[in-house]
Amino acid sequence: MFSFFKKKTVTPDVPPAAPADQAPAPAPAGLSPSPVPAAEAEAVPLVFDAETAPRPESKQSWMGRLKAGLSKTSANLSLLFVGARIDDDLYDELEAALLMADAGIDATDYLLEALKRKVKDEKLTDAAAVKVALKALMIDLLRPLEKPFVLGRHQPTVMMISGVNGAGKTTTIGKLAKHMQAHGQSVLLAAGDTFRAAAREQLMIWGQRNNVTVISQESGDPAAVSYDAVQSGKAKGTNVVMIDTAGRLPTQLHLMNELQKIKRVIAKGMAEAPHETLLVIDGNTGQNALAQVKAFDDALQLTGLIITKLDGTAKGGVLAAIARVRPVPVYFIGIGEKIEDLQPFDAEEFVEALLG
Ligand SMILES: Nc1nc2c(ncn2[C@@H]2O[C@H](COP(=O)(O)OP(=O)(O)OP(=O)(O)O)[C@@H](O)[C@H]2O)c(=O)[nH]1
Repeated sequence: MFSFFKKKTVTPDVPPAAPADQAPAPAPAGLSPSPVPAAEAEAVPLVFDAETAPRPESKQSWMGRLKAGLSKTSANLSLLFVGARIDDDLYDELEAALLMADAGIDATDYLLEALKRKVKDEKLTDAAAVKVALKALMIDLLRPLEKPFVLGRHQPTVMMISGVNGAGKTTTIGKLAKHMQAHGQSVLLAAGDTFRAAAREQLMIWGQRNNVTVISQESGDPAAVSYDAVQSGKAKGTNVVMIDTAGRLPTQLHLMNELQKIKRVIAKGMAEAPHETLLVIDGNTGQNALAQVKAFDDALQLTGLIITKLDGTAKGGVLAAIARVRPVPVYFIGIGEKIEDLQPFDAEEFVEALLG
């Protein structure tokens, strides 16, 4: 099966043997055995990064669709440089195009100043060379957001996934679970969206179809569901526990407090967990995405972002804003609903799609 997972030599944070407090214990009632017993699981760690990304033919179609998704911005930016003179008008138009692309004031000012300096230092006189210089600056700006996603340092690796309503949390969890399973990783999901019965059911049905155990509770407390999931993951020797949470707006303070509580309770179930605290962002959200990153990071100390729906009307510049203002790593970007539509973030590839 297509996947971007790869085994790599990475020094684990923990010794391979399970610590005493993680020794197998009886599974909670009502839970079926893990679909892939730990003993059969592939040796870890497994790494998701741009290097392990798809085979060339898949990569081409991925790039084509990423380019198509970001075509609005790339058309605007590229046109600026066609036969242009390097003068204040060009910089003014570039400023407007970057702001239109959702890069925000901070990143736009930063890029413009850096570009002007580069043009002067390198005595660039040709518009095409200025575009190349802008590309290089953008790659430098976005590269700190690249970070490989590693599994296997913890048993289980506990991931908590949050975001506003409809950002793509559940869909992304499904895609990641399939990639992980394809590499022998046993996965357990916690249906932490206890508000919407439909969300819970959606995850349960998905779990049944895909042979993934889903922990769910009819009434209630998402922190309790998450705790149960971690306990169950420890007891069964599951490789990965993913905790889905209900969508919420950063302005809903009681719901943001609830997320903090879920995180605290997970830590009670396993020291140092959650190991990954992820925010899923809809790439079409524009500058509001930055507000989401700030608010969720303040509340949860995020370890990573996943940006979905870059196949829609997304402009892409918001990654520059995130890189400048709140550089939380971007583990994955998504351009559709199929499993191969989720890929590790690669700054160079992204800028290539954005600037052509
Ligand atoms: N075009 C496109 N659609 C996507 C992508 N990722 C998710 N979706 C769609 O976005 C919609 C919402 O996705 P969900 O996974 O249900 O979002 P959620 O964040 O779990 O939603 P709530 O549980 O309501 O908070 C679904 O119709 C998905 O199929 C993507 O990368 N591209």
